[in-house]
Amino acid sequence: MKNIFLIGMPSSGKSTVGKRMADALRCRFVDTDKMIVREEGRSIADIFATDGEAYFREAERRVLRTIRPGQSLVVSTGGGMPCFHDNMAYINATGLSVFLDVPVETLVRRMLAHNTDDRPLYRSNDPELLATLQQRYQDRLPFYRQATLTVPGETTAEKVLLQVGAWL
Ligand SMILES: Nc1ncnc2c1ncn2[C@@H]1O[C@H](COP(=O)(O)OP(=O)(O)O)[C@@H](O)[C@H]1O
Ligand SMILES: O=C(O)C1=C[C@@H](OP(=O)(O)O)[C@@H](O)[C@H](O)C1
Ligand SMILES: [Mg+2]
Repeated sequence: MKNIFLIGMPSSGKSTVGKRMADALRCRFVDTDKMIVREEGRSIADIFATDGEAYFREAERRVLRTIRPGQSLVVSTGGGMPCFHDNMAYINATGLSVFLDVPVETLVRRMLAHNTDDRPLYRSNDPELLATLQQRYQDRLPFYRQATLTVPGETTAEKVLLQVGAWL
């Protein structure tokens, strides 16, 4: 089977939906953030605090390139991954890309409901969180739009699988 890459904004559900899809398809699930944490032996917050974003983006680039075509993986990416280096081209050359296009208001609601300390770029106590995410969404859309499939709205694994199944 082709690899399936989930891309989209933080809190769009890539990690949650990706795991459920892999279970339903009985294939292997990887989360690029977890790959980086394992490789580095420290949290994403620690990586950002100690070595900065550019270092993290380089780690993202490196772990993405360990994924090869035809590995039957469901891959949940980090929200920024498609927007750096030529990662989006690599993703599209290596599998089927699916953009989880969740409304920004929903992202904020989810971030406020859950602790966001593991997302150093977004703070639930930021009074400008909605504006920050709206701006980031606009900046990232040109990359996200390069996905082969877009699933709009509040996503479930079933909804994504239906669209992926129809496409495959
Ligand atoms: N389909 C969904 N409906 C409601 N809440 C969701 C859904 N998917 C994810 N969440 C919640 O949103 C938060 C972020 O999900 P996560 O999978 O970590 O997103 P991402 O990997 O895209 O940042 C988690 O607390 C998760 O429980
Ligand atoms: O939007 C981003 O730039 C980031 C999103 C995070 O992943 P999720 O999208 O899974 O939250 C994680 O990679 C890192 O904190 C940076
Ligand atoms: Mg995630």
